[in-house]
Amino acid sequence: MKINDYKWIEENKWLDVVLKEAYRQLDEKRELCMKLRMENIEIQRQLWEEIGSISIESNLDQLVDFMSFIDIIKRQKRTYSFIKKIEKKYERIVESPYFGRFDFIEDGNNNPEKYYIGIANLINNNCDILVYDWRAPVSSIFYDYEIGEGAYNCPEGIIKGKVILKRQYKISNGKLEYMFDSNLKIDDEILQEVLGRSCDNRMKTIVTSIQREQNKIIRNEEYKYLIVQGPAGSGKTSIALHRVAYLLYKHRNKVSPENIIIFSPNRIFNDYISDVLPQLGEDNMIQTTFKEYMHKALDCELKKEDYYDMMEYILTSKDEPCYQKRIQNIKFKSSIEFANMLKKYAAYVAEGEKDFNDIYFSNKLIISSDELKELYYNDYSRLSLKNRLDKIRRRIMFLLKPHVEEKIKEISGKLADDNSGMDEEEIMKKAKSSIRDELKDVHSEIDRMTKFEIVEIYKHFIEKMELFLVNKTSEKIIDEVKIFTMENLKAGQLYYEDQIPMLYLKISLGELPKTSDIKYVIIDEAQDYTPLQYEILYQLFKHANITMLGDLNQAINPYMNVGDYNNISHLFPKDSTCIMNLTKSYRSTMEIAKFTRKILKNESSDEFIERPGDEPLILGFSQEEEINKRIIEDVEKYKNKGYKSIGIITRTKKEANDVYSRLKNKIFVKTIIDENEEFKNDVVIIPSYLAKGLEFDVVIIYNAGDGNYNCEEERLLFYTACTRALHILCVYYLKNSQHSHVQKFEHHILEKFLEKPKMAG
Ligand SMILES: Nc1ncnc2c1ncn2[C@@H]1O[C@H](COP(=O)(O)OP(=O)(O)OP(=O)(O)O)[C@@H](O)[C@H]1O
Repeated sequence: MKINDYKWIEENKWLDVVLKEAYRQLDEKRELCMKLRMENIEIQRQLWEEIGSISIESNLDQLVDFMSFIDIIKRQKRTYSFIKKIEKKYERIVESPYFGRFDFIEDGNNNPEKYYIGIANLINNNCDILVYDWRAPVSSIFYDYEIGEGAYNCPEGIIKGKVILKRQYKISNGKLEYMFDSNLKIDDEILQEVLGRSCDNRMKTIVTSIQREQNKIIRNEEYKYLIVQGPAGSGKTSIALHRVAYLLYKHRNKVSPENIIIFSPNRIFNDYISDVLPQLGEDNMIQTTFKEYMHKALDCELKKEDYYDMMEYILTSKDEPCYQKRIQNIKFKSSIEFANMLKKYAAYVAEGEKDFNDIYFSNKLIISSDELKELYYNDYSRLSLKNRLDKIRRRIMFLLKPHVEEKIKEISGKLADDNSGMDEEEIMKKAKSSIRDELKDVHSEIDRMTKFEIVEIYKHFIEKMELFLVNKTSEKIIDEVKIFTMENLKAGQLYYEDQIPMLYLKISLGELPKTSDIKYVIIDEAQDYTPLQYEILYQLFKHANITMLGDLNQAINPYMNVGDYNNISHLFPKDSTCIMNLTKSYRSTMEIAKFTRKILKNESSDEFIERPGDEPLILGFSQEEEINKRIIEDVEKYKNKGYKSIGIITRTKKEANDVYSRLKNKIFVKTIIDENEEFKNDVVIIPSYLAKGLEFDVVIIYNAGDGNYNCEEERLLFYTACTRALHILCVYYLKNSQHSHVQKFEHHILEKFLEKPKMAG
């Protein structure tokens, strides 16, 4: 529908009204900030004049006065930062107060109501709502309905009615740039405009163009556990972050950012997504990675391998003598069979026989083995193993203490009677030292009975593994796994695949860390967690709502992943769990999307956004030097075309370092090879497994030649790397024969996965 001049004038008039109110409120906040600043300066001046400096010689009154000044300053600071945050929100509002409108006639009502939707509510002094926050219940209509019947859910129940107009706006710097009416869903113009842009450093909000299927997930509160499966670029991470913003808005009196935790693949990714919530006027939630959490919890002396070092090993060490043993170890430790064995073992340790002895001190019985058994098997039986043992230890110590004191008293009395010439202090020292050896023996017996040493427990499990076997088919490999694991543990090495079971044992037998403050857990890249990791997360966050978002086709680690969501369905009760599917990809152009779909083994019916672009460029080179030369030209070419981010994706970290050393003096380029590095999205060289979750305007796959991505296990890694591209995808490869032809190779790249998959090992 064409917007005529009258409508354009009307809309501009309304924008003026809204902006006037927004500026009034912004000025109010600015004045308040200024006032708070002045008050702060005044209080600091008073502090200086009335107290001046303070030192240890200052008297108590001075200290008390000083502390009350400090309290006032702290309070002022808190209020100031609160108001400053609101001021920032209004600054964003005056830039672009709303992006959408719909007119709605509620059933039983004759008059249509206009609803303008923006990033935040704007309410004037008469309590008229000029703009509705996109998260308000009624705003849902904007995302869910076209012209015609519509409804929304609110605390009063379902409100039904008719949508008679839907309009979208582009307002920048407070000016209406364009607007259009749409009978259709939010698609086409705004979406195309958003997706066609060049991407810079950080992820952006998608509030103006959230799609219906995405909105359903963002606002879902029906189910405690949500599993979201969606293809590459379908908006899973965006949804996760908008869901957090929604929850913070909806439950603002009960939920704050500290009550929400997001598990993401690495720190780079955390950095990459860290702008979205602030853009929406919210503070970031707790961001962590499973590894970070695990390494903190496993505070043992063993050298803990990093997840990405394991990935690098899997990809680069195929020729090493122990490679197959290690892979076998990873596969087995990530299997459901192994998880079941661990569960059986945990139950066995918790319920099994415990070897208790009588405790004597100075020939007196402190506590008998029967009494200890009574405590362990009856009185404390409901507690976890660690808590039971801790309590028993405390009980023995409590009973032992008066006996020790009495003995010391007895010996020191004797020493004093002996008239040895020693003073009281010396007598005491001597008395204590005379019982030291006996006490040491008692303590070591108490230690033996009550110690909770997770490494020892894990070793014990490995040594006895065969007793807990569920499936006899694993019998053959169990000895090899056992020897391999024990050798590494003895050498002080804790492989990543051993850390997860160790953490599981620690959590199920030990003390569960306090996580009751966490009300919502978000797990992004959910495909990369093993069933055992889900057991851990489930136990840790039993009271929380958990949203898991992933793509089974992007399992970058062929041996360590969820496999299928059925593998974890037993954890989550059916009636409180929902699996939701996203079916459309937004990131890449049609041509790139079509190409990447072909890499997958299974035909997919998922759709992609109709955004035309260049065909992916697949080029063979006979020497690596030529690839480097080509990349130097590409970087210049694509930068001149206005693309801001270029990702040169190598298969491994080793390759990334090699490429960097060849390019660093020729173009401005950075490497991201460590997950703790800051994400600067200009021209970067990055290993495939670290690029997951990220996106670039231009992706150059450094070398997809025969040596790289050449086995079935690397198909999904290759797919994940290629799907990082928004606008341009170049796949370069070293060709083995001079006669290779570009077209042939394109065929070959795809065929190598489709026709003759080679299985590693
Ligand atoms: N409704 C939308 N409107 C505009 N852009 C969108 C929308 N949904 C997704 N996008 C864009 O598509 C791209 C991919 O989104 P996102 O990274 O959230 O997808 P993903 O499913 O997590 O991807 P992957 O699994 O491949 O890492 C981003 O640039 C995002 O801004």
